Amino acid sequence: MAPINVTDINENKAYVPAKKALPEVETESANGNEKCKGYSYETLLETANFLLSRITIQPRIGIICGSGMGSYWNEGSLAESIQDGVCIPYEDIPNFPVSTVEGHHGRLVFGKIEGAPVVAMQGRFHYYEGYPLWKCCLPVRVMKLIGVKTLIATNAAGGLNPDYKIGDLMIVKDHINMMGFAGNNPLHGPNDERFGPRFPPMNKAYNYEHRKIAKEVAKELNINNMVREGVYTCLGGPNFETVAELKMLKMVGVDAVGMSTVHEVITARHCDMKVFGLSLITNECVTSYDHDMEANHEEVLDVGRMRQDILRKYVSRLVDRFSQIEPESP
Ligand SMILES: O=P(O)(O)O[C@H]1O[C@H](CO)[C@@H](O)[C@H]1O
Ligand SMILES: Nc1nc2[nH]cnc2c(=O)[nH]1
Repeated sequence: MAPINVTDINENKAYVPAKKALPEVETESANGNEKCKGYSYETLLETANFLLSRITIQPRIGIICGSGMGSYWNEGSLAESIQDGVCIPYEDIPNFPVSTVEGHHGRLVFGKIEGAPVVAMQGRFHYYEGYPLWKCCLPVRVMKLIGVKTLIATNAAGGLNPDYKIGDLMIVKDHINMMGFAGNNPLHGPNDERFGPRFPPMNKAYNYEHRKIAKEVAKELNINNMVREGVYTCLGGPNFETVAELKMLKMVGVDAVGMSTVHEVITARHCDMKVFGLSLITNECVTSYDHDMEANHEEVLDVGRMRQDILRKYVSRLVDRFSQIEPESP
């Protein structure tokens, strides 16, 4: 693909020439104690142009594969079903972090699903791996720069809503940014208007039309009995929650709990991407003290594997439908 230049994205935004293209922008944070960093627009353009030099398609839809959904067993997952796939390991991509979590492959896959050009992250970055939130979300901005319009963010999550069963899918209707309550936000630090505004709204974070389509598609595939809609929250991890924490989350209206997605969605909405969120309920969140069960990552991965066929069919059909409502021009 032809390289892009700094005026190509967010055509409606004023272009502010950078004084100096620093790889990382660093400022004192509000409390003056810690440094707040983020890659500059120009640095991310380098990354985007590196990727564009290696692909021939123009992906309009970006997919983040959650734990167990990007397949670590190398067959049958959504990521493996991508046709004419070009895989680029994160290690080879300038300025990219690397995946350190089991079940997260660590590569971008460019190709087609149902004829629609896509890019999939087979492996995401989490705060608990030691990455700051802005770095966890760096791929979202890179996707934006290469022309992605819609982000499908999938995740594995614990089901807190008592009606949910293991293996259910939850269309994310909204989220609660728990880490944001403590002042940890991927947009913390200097704002570059070329990505988006200083104060982005978040009340329509999960696109209404996409959620409606997802419910229709669930009916078409006859899986509507396992497809729910609810509120997701992300905690920093890596430990799973205490009973008291889960009780509190339940009280404030959380249906599913994970350790990702929220900051990616905030970053995507900031740069005006449409967002669809999907959680696979991999375990039951236990809110009683007389229970033997303990959450564990192996169960999370096993349920991902158990549900891979359904997830592949469902997300493939969603890609097809979402791509039909995406305008063709950049
Ligand atoms: O959110 P994803 O990456 O799907 O994974 C979820 O599952 C893992 C815990 O088992 C955590 O990484 C949590 O965030
Ligand atoms: N925080 C959290 N993340 C998860 N990812 C998968 N299951 C869970 C869970 O129960 N809690």
